Amino acid sequence: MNASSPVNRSFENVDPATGAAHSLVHEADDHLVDRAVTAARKATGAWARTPVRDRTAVLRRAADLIEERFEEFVAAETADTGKPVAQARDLDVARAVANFRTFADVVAAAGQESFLTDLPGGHQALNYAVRKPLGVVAVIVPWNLPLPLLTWKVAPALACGNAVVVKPSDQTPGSATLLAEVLAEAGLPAGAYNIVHGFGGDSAGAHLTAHPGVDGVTFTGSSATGAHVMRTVAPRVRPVSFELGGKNAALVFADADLDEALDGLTRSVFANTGQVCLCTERVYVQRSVFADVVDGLVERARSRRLGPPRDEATTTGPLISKTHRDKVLGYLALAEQAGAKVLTGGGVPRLGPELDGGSWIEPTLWTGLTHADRPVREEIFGPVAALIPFDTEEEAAALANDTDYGLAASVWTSDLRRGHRVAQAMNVGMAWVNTWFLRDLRSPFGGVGLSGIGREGGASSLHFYTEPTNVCVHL
Ligand SMILES: NC(=O)C1=CN([C@@H]2O[C@H](COP(=O)(O)OP(=O)(O)OC[C@H]3O[C@@H](n4cnc5c(N)ncnc54)[C@H](O)[C@@H]3O)[C@@H](O)[C@H]2O)C=CC1
Ligand SMILES: O=C(O)/C=C/C=C(\O)C(=O)O
Repeated sequence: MNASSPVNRSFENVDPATGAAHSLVHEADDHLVDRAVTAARKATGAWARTPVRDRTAVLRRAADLIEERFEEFVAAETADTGKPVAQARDLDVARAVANFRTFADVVAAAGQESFLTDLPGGHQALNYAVRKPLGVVAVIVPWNLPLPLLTWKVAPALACGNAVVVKPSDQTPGSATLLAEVLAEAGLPAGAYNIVHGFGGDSAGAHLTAHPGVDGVTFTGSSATGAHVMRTVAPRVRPVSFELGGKNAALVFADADLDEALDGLTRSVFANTGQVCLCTERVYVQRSVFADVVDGLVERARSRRLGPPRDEATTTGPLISKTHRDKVLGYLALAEQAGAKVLTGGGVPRLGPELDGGSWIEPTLWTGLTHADRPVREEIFGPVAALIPFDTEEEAAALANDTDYGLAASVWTSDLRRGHRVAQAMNVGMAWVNTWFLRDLRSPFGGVGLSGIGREGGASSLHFYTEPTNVCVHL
């Protein structure tokens, strides 16, 4: 709920836990975006020529400085998103540190592709590919995990020698701004990291993606906006990397360790108030344990503790905004119209005068929905899930794959052969067995279908943020 002002082109940043504005943010117009891209362009050459050991030293120093200012980052992330401080510490800020260290390691260890080619007459040719940075990379990120998603892109882009212009969500500008201070102190040259604050369409986001000086765009956000960005970039044929929405399934087999599965499901449905692209919104359960899983998950949902984000005991924060809550409430209404049984939740909680102005919602679970119903087909992005029974492994896999999205899935079983088999059958970018959101940052991350284009992580990031020039030498 940010109100823009045409006079001073600034907008209010609202604390979603209370609904109160806590800061005023400058909105970049097309001139400021142009200055940012120009500054980035100027920085590219020298930064690209900086030896890898010096570039990676800047990243490592940035990681150390984030650790030194850890609680400032936690406070910024909590104020902007309303997420509990415990989560901001353990997931968000810790992950930012890990992103910088991992990509420093990955780039320092990267080799080059080479092939020795046999030619007629006993001759040979040596092919080797030299990887060069793209140049100026536009980084557009959403509000749900602001710092982890920003640094997931900025760290490899900088490590590869690019300059970046970042456009955080208008709802979560704080940590990207703090990161600018950290990167400057870490020794990053001026112009290599630039921020433009503002909105998407007809604002900083649109100006940035349309700018002719941008050499590549990396975007995380909704599938609809991803498609829009792709259309904007298409006439200039620039590389894009898109990590978009999901409608992720969990498959619980009767042979699973049910306590472990229930703990995992609780995290995967309710973490970050369901606002992670990887969150589970469809839970398929083998019929013989359906009642047990329903009861166990309802009990765990009811024990989620909604409360002030700065209270260490809070486990569930608000949604990001009233607008987003209206969207989620719309799906709650659709589910009831479709005949869903609301097992728990289903509305807006009352948390007292301090918090009732915030965008809170109750963790909600349904049974009785089918694949014909929109709450089972469309990304809701809230603390909600539909539980649906199945009989056979084939049926479970078919149900899980019956979606236009293809981001993540989790399989819960004690039969590891089945775990491998079903995980491999999932039409997704990431499939977990007996866990969820367990990340090795060197592994490929991304989705298929409406869930995105391309992969980032480890070598995949190096491939996106660089272009190879293959040199062929006749020996
Ligand atoms: N990774 C995911 O799965 C995410 C999904 N969502 C879903 O998307 C819905 C809408 O949320 P939004 O914050 O509006 O997501 P969004 O995808 O529209 O916004 C993400 C980022 O893109 C920017 N943006 C928006 N329009 C743009 C344009 N035309 N050109 C360039 N940049 C643009 C935004 O300012 C923001 O920084 C949510 O209700 C949620 O369901 C939201 C965030 C992340
Ligand atoms: O990179 C990760 O581990 C998680 C990424 C999550 C998103 O991209 C998202 O929630 O949008």
